Parts: sequence; structure tokens; C-alpha cells
Amino acid sequence: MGTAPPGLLSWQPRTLGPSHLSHENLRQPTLRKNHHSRLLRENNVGVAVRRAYLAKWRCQSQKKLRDRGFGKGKEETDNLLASGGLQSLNRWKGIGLPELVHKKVHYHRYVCCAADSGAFFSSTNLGTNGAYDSTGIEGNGSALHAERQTFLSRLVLFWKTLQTFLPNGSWWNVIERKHQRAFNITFTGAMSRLWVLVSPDKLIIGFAFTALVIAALSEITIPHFVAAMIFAAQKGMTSDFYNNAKLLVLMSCTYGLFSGIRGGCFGIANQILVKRMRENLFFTLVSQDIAFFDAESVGSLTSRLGSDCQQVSRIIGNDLNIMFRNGLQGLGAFVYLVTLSWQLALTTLGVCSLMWFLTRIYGRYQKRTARFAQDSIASANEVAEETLSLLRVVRTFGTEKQELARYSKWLKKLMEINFRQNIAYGFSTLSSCTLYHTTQVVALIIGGGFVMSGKISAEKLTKFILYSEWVVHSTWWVGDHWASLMQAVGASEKVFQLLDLPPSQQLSSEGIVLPHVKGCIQFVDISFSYPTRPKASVLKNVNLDINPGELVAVVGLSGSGKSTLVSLLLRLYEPTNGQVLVDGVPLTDLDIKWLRKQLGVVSQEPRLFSMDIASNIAYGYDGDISQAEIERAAKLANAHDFIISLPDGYKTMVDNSRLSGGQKQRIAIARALLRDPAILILDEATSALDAESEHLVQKALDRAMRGDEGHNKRTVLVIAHRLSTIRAADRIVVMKNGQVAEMGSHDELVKLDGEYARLTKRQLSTLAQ
Ligand SMILES: Nc1ncnc2c1ncn2[C@@H]1O[C@H](COP(=O)(O)OP(=O)(O)OP(=O)(O)O)[C@@H](O)[C@H]1O
Repeated sequence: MGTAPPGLLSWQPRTLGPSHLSHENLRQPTLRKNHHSRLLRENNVGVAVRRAYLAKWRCQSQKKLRDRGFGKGKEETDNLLASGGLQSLNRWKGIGLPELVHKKVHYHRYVCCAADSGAFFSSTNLGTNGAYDSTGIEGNGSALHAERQTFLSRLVLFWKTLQTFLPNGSWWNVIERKHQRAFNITFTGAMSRLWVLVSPDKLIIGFAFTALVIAALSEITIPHFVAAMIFAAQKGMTSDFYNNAKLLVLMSCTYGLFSGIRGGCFGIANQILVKRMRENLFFTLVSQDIAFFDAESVGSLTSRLGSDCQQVSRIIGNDLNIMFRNGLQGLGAFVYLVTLSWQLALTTLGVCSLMWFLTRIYGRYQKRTARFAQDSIASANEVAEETLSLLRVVRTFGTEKQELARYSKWLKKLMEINFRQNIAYGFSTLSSCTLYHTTQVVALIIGGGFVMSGKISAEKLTKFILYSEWVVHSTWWVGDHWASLMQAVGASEKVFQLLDLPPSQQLSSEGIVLPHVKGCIQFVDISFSYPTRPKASVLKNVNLDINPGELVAVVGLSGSGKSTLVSLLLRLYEPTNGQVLVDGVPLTDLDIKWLRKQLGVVSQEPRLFSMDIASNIAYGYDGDISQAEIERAAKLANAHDFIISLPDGYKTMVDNSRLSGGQKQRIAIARALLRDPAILILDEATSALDAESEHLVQKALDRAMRGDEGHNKRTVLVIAHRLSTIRAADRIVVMKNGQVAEMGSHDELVKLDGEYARLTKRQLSTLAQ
């Protein structure tokens, strides 16, 4: 908060002292309202007080603006706020401040309130104190001096504020996010990368550019033939008239035909580009480490795939196409101008150079702002994606408005960027329009002189005007699309940054493929922290050997690192220290794609794809699979009965939300069993089942674990809290704070009377309740 003018703070109201209605109290709406009404009754200066209120709210809203600080440095916002405060003060003056003082109205309290924002008094500090003094509040300066001071300070304020709006002023800045500064793509960089993407379709690009050149050249001859026809008619030269008419028709038809070919070819090239870019980006994204998705949100990535790729594709289909066409035509028209009158041609060149210079500045600005605009779109998408996917939670908690606010926050940022972009566009158009007509005026004035002095003919001047307009028009178009192209280049930054990411090593198919998986798993001295939280140690020196065919249950409190252990076995993350071995071979030496096919996994929260149930069960299975095999797996997982009770049975379309948790789990179990894996991993696989289903699934799982003959067929790692799941295990591993705390059979651990005994006791007492 700023400091109040001494006069105001030292002045004590007679009827209501600060103890009755303190500065803090005035912030409370009810107290302020009562106080306000009382003032009205006592002093009958409603207008004055209402105005004071207005001043207060203005200052407060300005503070909010500064708090958000969008696009402004502190100094500039302070200046703006100060000017806001100044306006408020002026209003006060306008309503006769001295009279109010004499009436001993408590309005100064409102002034203090208005100063809550720090804005009002920052304005007074900047020189309006004098104005106050001059109005009579314990004033001691001369009125004239104060007026002068106020005028000067206003001038300074005005100049400072104006500076922020000038080119390179802080108003034009947009907030930058730290991570975006690392990558900066240039025009040539973007072009060469786009070329790599479209080069497999050189033929279509070649057609497009050939058609562009023919269409541009034929179009540019049209004004020549038009002028020639008019002057041939005027001079009564019939044969010249008809010859020019024929050529005009020919050029018009050629132009029409090749424009069509050009448009079509560029459109197709554009589609190819956007498709290829999306495919490449999609594949790059799905090839990333799982840790990458811990850091990046799905909504933001889908925005890069959608909006950003679409923006980038505009470069070839629209901007380059129009720039080349107009560049070519502008150049041709300029050469023609030189042949008509080099002096006049130079004036046109001067104007066009200036226009191009301004456009370059505008283009640079568009490029800079585009990446922030795309970033805001991505953030808005991130919120939308999250809200829509969690809509049930949102509905349950009734937080629709909060979600809207979160979404609006990014839309607002986007709007503020777009606002600046549009103002910049306005300036660019303003300068282009002015220069466009300047060329004509200058050409007419100088050319008119030349005609009057007989240096050039009227026909030449007419042609000159037509072509100079063409040159300027082309420069304008080239400039306009240059800015749009730079905007697309800005938008391409994040796309190319993502495209540059190397694929995860976890997808490499290079490595050993074992002839047969016995199912021996070893965690050797494993320590691990998640890349997003490198300082939080999740696993600490974990050593665990699981023998082939052994059924091991991992138990422990929530957050003790059980699921993390599974993630490391699946090589979704790399251990910070130590290594995981399967059949004595480190995971890093194995062909990880092959290995994952040897593992059957039922995760804690099974997810289903938007496809029918049969396809969901067969998901990821290599080779042909019969319906009978799918049904067998479903029966093993106790899912068959509920599946056939659905209207379309195994053909019923499902997704992640159209089945119950237990049903999804059983489908996930069926999916894992269908692969007949050498190693089965169950992460709380039965947690969403009711007692009856759990019993049936447990029996099925037992059969799957032990085999039909009752002997161990595969190695099984079960992560479970439930006793019923754990008891059947050959060995139980108890995890605590990322370490193996205890290990042994159920009976051994109960006897040990340690962590496991405590866990089981707690579970039994919960069941008993
Ligand atoms: N992707 C992640 N990024 C960062 N930290 C994570 C991530 N996943 C889990 N953690 C943290 O790692 C720790 C261990 O989590 P983990 O899921 O392995 O526990 P758990 O024993 O399986 O718990 P639960 O029984 O509740 O599933 C937790 O503190 C958790 O917050």
C-alpha cells in the first residue's frame, strides 16, 4: 500500500473515529455499506461518496491488473495505476473537495480505501499531493506551484505511459514461460524441416510451383493488354485492338487454368504435410519414456498434435504459395516499371522497401507472440481435457464454476495475446494502406509532370499506375503472409522441439531374446526416484530374488513402493541404482519388446480402450486369436457370464467408463491370461471385486498361477493388501518406506510379530468390525 498524504491521515473525522470504523473495517462490505449510508444521512453528500466508491473500485481493479501483471513490467503498471489514481483524484476535485472537507464528511476514509491498492497514493506521491494541498486540506503550498507540479507530473506520467505503447515498449511483451526459451527456430530452420516432411512428395510440390509460376506470369500480363486495348481503341487501331484482345483472353484462360492447378496441388501438399507431421509427432510421443508423460500433460500434447500442426501446415498451403505468387508478380511488375520509367520505378521501390521493413518488424512480433498463443491454447486444452475426463468428480463436488474459472484463465491469457496481435495487425494494415495509396499519389504527381513535360505518354503513365499498384499490392501481400508465416514458424517451435526428442531406449528391439523364459526375477540393490521428484527416494537398496514358478506376494503400506517395483520390472522406468534381471540377464540387455510379451500384467487401475470387449481382451496379442480362446480366457477370469449378459455379448462396445470397476478388472485379467505369460504380475488385481467375485476370480487366478495340474506353471508377483490374496503365496515380501522390511511365509511372518503381523492384525480387526 502506498503512503497517504500527511494531510489526510492526520485529519480525524469528528463523528466516526478510526476505532469505530478502521481502515481494515472499511474493507468489509457490510460495515462499509452501513458507514456509507450513515454518511449519506448525516452529510447529504451522496454524490461525493458514490464517486469515492467509484474511485476505490477503479483502483482495486487496477491493482488486480497489476497483480496479474500480464504483459507489464512493474514500473509500467505502476505508471498506469498512478494515472488511474490521478483520474480518481481529479474526479474528487471535480466534485468540490474543499466543500466536502468543510462539511467534515468522512469521505477521506473512502479515499484511504481507494488507496488500498497502493495506486491512489502512488499517484499522489508522484506529485498530486500538491493538488491536494491546494484544495485546502491542511495545505501549505501555493496553489500555483501545486498546479504546475501537477501539470508536470501528468506530463511525465503521460510520457512514461506512452513509452510502454511505442514499438519495443513493455505493453507489447507477453509473458514467457521458462521452458520455452530453450528452443528457438529460425525461418530457414523451419523451412528445411518442413521440406524434409514434404520431400517424399516432390512431384506434387513441383506441379504446384510450376502452376504457380505460369499462373503468376500470365496474370501479370493482363494490365498490359487491358491498357493496350484501351489506347488502341482510342487511337482507332482495330487490328492492334483485336490482337491484344486475343492475347488478353489467352492469358486470362491460362491464368484461370493454372491457378486452379496451383490451388489444388498446394491444398493436397498441405494435407500431406499435416498428416505426416501429426503421424511423426504422434509416433515420437508414444515412443517416449513413461517419465516424459509424468511431466507433460495429455491435454497439452493433444493440442500440439491438433492446433499447432494445423498452424504449421499453413506455411506451405497458404503462406508460401501466396508469397511466391505475389513475389514473382511484384518482381515482374517492377521490371516492367523500370522499362516504362526508371525514375518513377525508384519512387515505387522506395515505398515498397519501407513497407517491407515495417512488415519485417510486424512479422518478428507475430512469431514471438505465436508461441505464447499456442502455449495458452495448449494450457486451456490441458484444463479442458482434465475437466472432461474427470467430469464425474467435478459433478460430485459441484466445481463446474471453478473449472470454468481455470479454463477461462488461459482463454483470458490467449485473448490478451490475441489483443496485442490484433492491435499490431491494425498498425501494420494502417501503414500498408497509407503507403499503398502514397505510391499512387506520388506516381501520379511525378508521372503527371512527366506527361505534361512530354517525357512519357499518357498510355505509359496509365500502365505505370496499374503496374505500380501491382508492385505495392504484391509487396503488401508478401508482407502480410510473411507475418502469418512467421506466426506459423513461432507455432512450429514446440512441435519441432517435440519431434526432436529421441525415442525411449525402453522401446529398443535390440537385445537378447531368450529361447525360453524360466521366470527367475532378481532385483539387485535397487534404488529409485521418479524423474519428476528426483529428491524423493522411493526405493532404497532393494534386494529380492524370485524363483521360477514361485508365487510371491508383495505387501506393505500404501506408498511403500510396491507398484514402483513392478514398473521397474516392466522397465517403464530405469533404476537410479542397481539392476533388474530376468533369468540372470539384466533387463537392459534383453529385447524389451520381446520381454514385455512374456509378461502378463493386471494393473491397479485397469483401463479399457474404446473397442468391443473381445478386442479389448485380445489387445496386444500377436497373431490370430480365435473367439474360443478369448472366451476361455474370459471364463478363467470369471468374466464370461457378465459379458454374455450384455446386449451384444463379446461385441459390446466399451470404453473406460462403461463398465464397473470389477468388470474392468476381470477383462484385464482375461487379457493377461490370454497371453499365457511366463511371468504374471497382479497389482491389486482383485481389489475392485465383491466378495463373491473375488472368491471366483481367486480360484481362477489360482488355477492360472498353479496350472491345471496344481503345480506352478509360471512365476507370479502379486501386489495385494488382502489376506485372502496373500495367504496363498509361497513367499511374502513386506515393503516399508521403499525397503524390504520382512520376508517369509505367512506363518513365519506372523511368528516374527513384526510389520506383517501388525498389518494382518489390523486387517483382521477391520474385517471383524
Ligand atoms: N509417477 C510418479 N511420479 C512421482 N512420484 C510417484 C509416481 N508414482 C508414484 N510416486 C510416488 O512413489 C511412492 C511409491 O508409490 P507406489 O505407487 O509404488 O506405492 P504403493 O506401495 O504401490 O502404494 P499403493 O499400495 O497405494 O498402490 C509414493 O510416495 C508415490 O507418491
